[in-house]
Amino acid sequence: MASVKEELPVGNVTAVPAAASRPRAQPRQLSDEEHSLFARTGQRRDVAPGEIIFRRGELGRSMFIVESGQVQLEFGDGLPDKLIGPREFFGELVLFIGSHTRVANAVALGHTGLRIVEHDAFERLLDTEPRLVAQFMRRSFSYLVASEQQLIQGLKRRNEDLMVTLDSLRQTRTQLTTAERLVQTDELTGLCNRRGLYMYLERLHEQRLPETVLGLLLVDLDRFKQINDRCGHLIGDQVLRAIAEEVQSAASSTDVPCRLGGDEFALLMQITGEEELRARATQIIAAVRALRFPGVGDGLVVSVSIGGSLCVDGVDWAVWYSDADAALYEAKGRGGDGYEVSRAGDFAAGVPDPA
Ligand SMILES: Nc1nc2c(ncn2[C@@H]2O[C@H](COP(=O)(O)OP(=O)(O)OP(=O)(O)O)[C@@H](O)[C@H]2O)c(=O)[nH]1
Repeated sequence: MASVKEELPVGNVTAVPAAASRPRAQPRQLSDEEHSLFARTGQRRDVAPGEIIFRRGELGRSMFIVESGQVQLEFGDGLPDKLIGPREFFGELVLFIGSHTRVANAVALGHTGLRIVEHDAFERLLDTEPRLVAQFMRRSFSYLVASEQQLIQGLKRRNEDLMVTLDSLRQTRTQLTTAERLVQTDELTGLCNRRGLYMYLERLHEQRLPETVLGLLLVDLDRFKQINDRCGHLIGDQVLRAIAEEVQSAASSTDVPCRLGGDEFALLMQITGEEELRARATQIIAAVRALRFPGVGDGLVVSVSIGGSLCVDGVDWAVWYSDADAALYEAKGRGGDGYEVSRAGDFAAGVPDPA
């Protein structure tokens, strides 16, 4: 086929006004003249409801005009379907560019009468009816361009919607992370709380350093009730925050310092052995003893008791806790300001020298 452009009698085509150079959708229905032209040229075919006229991906060589009934064009990929009714046409691109891969499935919705215009017949019309063919092609092109623009607008809108959805998903994720962090954090001291410790324990196997043992220290303030009674709850809170800082200072990056509640703190550590467990307990006791609270009455001095244990891998947290708690009980019984280490029910006391 000679190129359509060469064969089009441009002079016969009604000039498009400058203001209308932006493509406007033309009615997809054929004019009376066009319709009778194609009716003379095309073959009639009746299709049953649900019959597939062509499939997406097939090569086509003919255009279809709906004479009665309705055809649905299914583009897939989330694009909207299109309905083609009486006097409307579809699959026309093959007439202009020879053979063309169909971009949609065409399915008859009910009993449908079609007029089929083959590529060769259309080529002959270019010679015999150039004015009508040119009019038809112009209508077709402007319809195609308008459809493309509509599609681009739709995709743009979808893209914008997606960006908004993505944004709100990101926000929700940040909120969830914040909420998760808050739920695991002790409000007063900023340390991990009991829930946070349990969550850490659940993931502990992923975090184990080679050639270390787990050690647990339970740290409890001595006579804290008296401090509250004497100095007030605000000072009591200040003392709790100061103890939290010392427990935190004794922790390395793989340890979990936490406040279990009230005046009880815990430090779960990955250490080399009992010597290190004792060293950390000594460090905390000495640091707490050295704490001063300027402006508080007659010079407040505080101390802690610590119970420590080496944890046996594979044994429940409750066992670790109860071993360390038994040691803590012993340390308290000795008057506080010192530590005990539990070794299978045996206690080895340690009272650091006053600083
Ligand atoms: N200021 C303050 N006090 C708290 C907080 N949580 C618990 N307490 C107080 O901590 C005190 C703990 O008292 P006890 O369990 O009797 O312990 P203790 O007085 O330290 O006695 P020993 O442990 O035997 O030395 C109670 O008076 C609680 O009211 C808190 O968040 N802030």
